[in-house]
Amino acid sequence: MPTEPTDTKAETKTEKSAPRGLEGIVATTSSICWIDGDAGVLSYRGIDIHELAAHSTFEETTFLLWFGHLPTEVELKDFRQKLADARALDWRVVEFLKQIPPRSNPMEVLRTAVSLMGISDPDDSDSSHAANIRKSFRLTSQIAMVVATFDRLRRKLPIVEPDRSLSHAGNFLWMLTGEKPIHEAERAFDVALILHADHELNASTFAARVIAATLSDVHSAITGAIGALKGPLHGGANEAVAKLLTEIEAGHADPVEHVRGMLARKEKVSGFGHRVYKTEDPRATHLRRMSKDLSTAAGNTKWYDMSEAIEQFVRGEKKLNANVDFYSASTYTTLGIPTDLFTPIFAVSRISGWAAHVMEQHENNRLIRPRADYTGPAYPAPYIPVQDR
Ligand SMILES: CC(=O)SCCNC(=O)CCNC(=O)[C@H](O)C(C)(C)COP(=O)(O)OP(=O)(O)OC[C@H]1O[C@@H](n2cnc3c(N)ncnc32)[C@H](O)[C@@H]1OP(=O)(O)O
Ligand SMILES: O=C([O-])CC(=O)C(=O)O
Repeated sequence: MPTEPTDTKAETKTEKSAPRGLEGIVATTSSICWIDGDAGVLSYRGIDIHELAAHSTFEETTFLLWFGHLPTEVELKDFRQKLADARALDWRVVEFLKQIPPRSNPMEVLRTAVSLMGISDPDDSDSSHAANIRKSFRLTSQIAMVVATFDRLRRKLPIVEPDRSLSHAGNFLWMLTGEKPIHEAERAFDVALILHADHELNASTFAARVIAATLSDVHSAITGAIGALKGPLHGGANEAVAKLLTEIEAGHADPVEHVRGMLARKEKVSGFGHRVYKTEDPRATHLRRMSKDLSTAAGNTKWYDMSEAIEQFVRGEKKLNANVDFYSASTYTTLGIPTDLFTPIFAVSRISGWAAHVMEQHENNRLIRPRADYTGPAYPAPYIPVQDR
C-alpha cells in the first residue's frame, strides 16, 4: 500500500547544515601543524615557519613533521640516507612514464604513477606504522623523481640517474636539468619545499585523511590527495598565476588594468585569498622576497614587477592578500621550471605533510563519515512506472 507523499521536507531533514565548505569547522585533532589565521602565524610542531625557512632543510622539516621533534645529528644523517637510498623508481613506473603521450598533464601523470607505485611497493599489503614509514620514505623520494623523469622523457632528453650524495632539493634539480644546481638555486628550492610541506587541514590533506580513515593504504590516500591538490582553487592556483602573467605579457597589457577587468567581470584572481589567513600568508612573505632576489640576480625582474603591481592593486581594491601560490609562480619561472610542473612540485613537498597526516590518522583512527542536510524531493517520493512518466 503506497503511502501518500508528504508536502513537507521536515520528515526528510537529517541534520542542520554545517557552514558551506565546512568553513570554521574543526574536524579533527592534530599535533602536526598550527595556524593562527588572524595573526598570520604558521608553525610545524610548534616551530614557526620563519625559523624553519631560515635554518632548516626539507629533510629536517620532514623528520619534524613525521616524528614530532627536531632530529639529532645522528637521526638527521640516518633520515637523509634513507631518503637518498629510496631514490629508485620501479621499472614499471619508468615504463609507464615512457609510454604515455608527452602532452599528458603532469599532475595526472603523477596521480597515476603514485597509484602504480602502490601496486609495486614491497610493503603493499602491510599497513603497520613501520611499513607506513617505509612507504613514506619511498613516496617522498620518488614523487620528485617521477616529476623530473616525466619532464625529461617528454622533452626527449635522457633520464638523469639520481645522485644520492645530493640533498632532496639538489637531486630534484639535478634530475630535472641534468646540471648540478648552484647553491643559490638549491637553497631557494629547498626553502620552497619547506614552505609548502604542510598546512593543517587543507583540502588535499583532508582528502588524504578521509581515505586513510577507512583504513585504506598510504598510496590510495596520496593518490586522492594529488587529485585534490590539482584543482585551481587549491595547489593548481600556482599554474593559474603563471598563465595569468604570461597572458598579460603576451597581450602587452597593463597588469593592473588587466586584473581590474577580471574583478569587474567577477572573476577570481588566482593566488589571492585564503580560507584561513585574514592577513598576509607567512609563506608569501618568503616567496615574494625569493622571487625578487632570484629575478634581480638573473637580471630580469619582469615577472616579479608584474606580480608586485598586481598584488598592490588587489590588496587595495579587494583587501585580499597574496597566498602561497602567488609568488611561487614568478619564483619557479625565474628558476627556469616549466609552468605545468608548478603544481607537481607542490606535491613534491606536500607529500611530507600528507604522509604525516595519514600516519597520525592511522594511529588514532575513527571512520570520517559526516551527514548531509538533504534538500531533495520529500520522502516518500512515488516511484512512477516508466510507461506513465
Ligand atoms: C595552496 C592553496 O590552496 S592557497 C589557495 C589557492 N587558490 C587560489 O589562489 C584561488 C583564488 N582564491 C580563491 O578562490 C579563494 O580565495 C579560496 C578558494 C582560496 C578561499 O575560498 P573561500 O574561503 O571559500 O572564499 P570565497 O571563494 O567564498 O570568497 C569570499 C569572497 O571573496 C572573493 N574572493 C576570494 N578570493 C578571491 C580572488 N582570488 N579573487 C577575487 N575575489 C576573491 C569571492 O569572490 C567572494 O566574494 P563575494 O562574497 O562577493 O562573493
Ligand atoms: O590551507 C589551505 O586551505 C590551502 C593552503 O594554503 C595549503 O594547502 O597550503
